[in-house]
Amino acid sequence: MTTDPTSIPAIPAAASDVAAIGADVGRRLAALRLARPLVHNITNYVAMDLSANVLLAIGASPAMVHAIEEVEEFVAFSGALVINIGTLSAPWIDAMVAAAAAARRKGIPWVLDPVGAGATTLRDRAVARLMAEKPTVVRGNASEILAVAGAAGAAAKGVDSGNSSDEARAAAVALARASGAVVVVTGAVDVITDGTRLVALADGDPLMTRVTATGCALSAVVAAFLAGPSDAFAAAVAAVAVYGVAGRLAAFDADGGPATFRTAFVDRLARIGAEEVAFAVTVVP
Ligand SMILES: Nc1ncnc2c1ncn2[C@@H]1O[C@H](COP(=O)(O)OP(=O)(O)OP(=O)(O)O)[C@@H](O)[C@H]1O
Ligand SMILES: Cc1ncsc1CCO
Ligand SMILES: [Mg+2]
Repeated sequence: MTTDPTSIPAIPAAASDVAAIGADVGRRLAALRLARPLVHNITNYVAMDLSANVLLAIGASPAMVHAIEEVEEFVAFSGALVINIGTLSAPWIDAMVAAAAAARRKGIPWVLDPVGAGATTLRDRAVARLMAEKPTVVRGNASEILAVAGAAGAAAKGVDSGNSSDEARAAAVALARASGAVVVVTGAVDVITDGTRLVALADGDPLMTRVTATGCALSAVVAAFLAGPSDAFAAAVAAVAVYGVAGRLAAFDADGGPATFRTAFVDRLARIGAEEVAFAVTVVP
């Protein structure tokens, strides 16, 4: 599956404009903190702690709920759902599909994080079943997005990416067009596309790759920004902008080590304001 990214119509000037993104982020961040949306997480054992703490820091209300006997009931009163296939097993896949189907039926936005897509048949089959339930957003690293898009060249090392987001840009656009989902590819540059519009942001810090589950926690933050009526593309841009700027600022607070960075990052997410995001967000062509 290949699509020339240069064939995407130019995004509206306003959407690529730093000031416009900053203003939009401010509005969305304030609304999120006011609404404190319940975010239903079906996520992996590694990511549960960081995802829950990151959601609390940004102002959402996290719940980690994965038993098949309760996911349909739970998602029905949640603001958004995130499904992350990081530590997969057969009973979990059935619960994930049931939750995704319920979210779809009820019009509740949901995010798919296809951790390790392409690595094993179990993962690829799970991704196919989940994609059939129409995620609102798919967020993955470059190797994962290449794999989900069925594109050549994915070079993952387990759950870590072996590709840059530039290599996955065309696949992300093609995946968005084919699936109807907004696609977010993370890396040194984060790319957000709905197949028509595309924004690339270059915030974050390389230390984020030395703390496990920072990508998983971003998927949860995207879900928090999707809660309530919203343009999924703009909500995803706002989530990625806030997260990336918090990461960049946290690197100044930390002493260079991943463990202090993790703490500083959660603190930055709790304190971050619209002005900082508008001032610091880095939009790239
Ligand atoms: N080289 C880099 N420089 C700056 N920020 C980065 C870099 N690589 C990744 N990031 C940031 O780290 C976060 C996680 O992205 P990443 O692509 O590592 O996700 P992931 O591989 O799914 O992570 P995980 O599976 O551990 O949750 C994103 O916010 C992204 O912007
Ligand atoms: C390390 C790891 N293994 C399965 S999921 C996960 C968290 C990062 O994706
Ligand atoms: Mg990941």
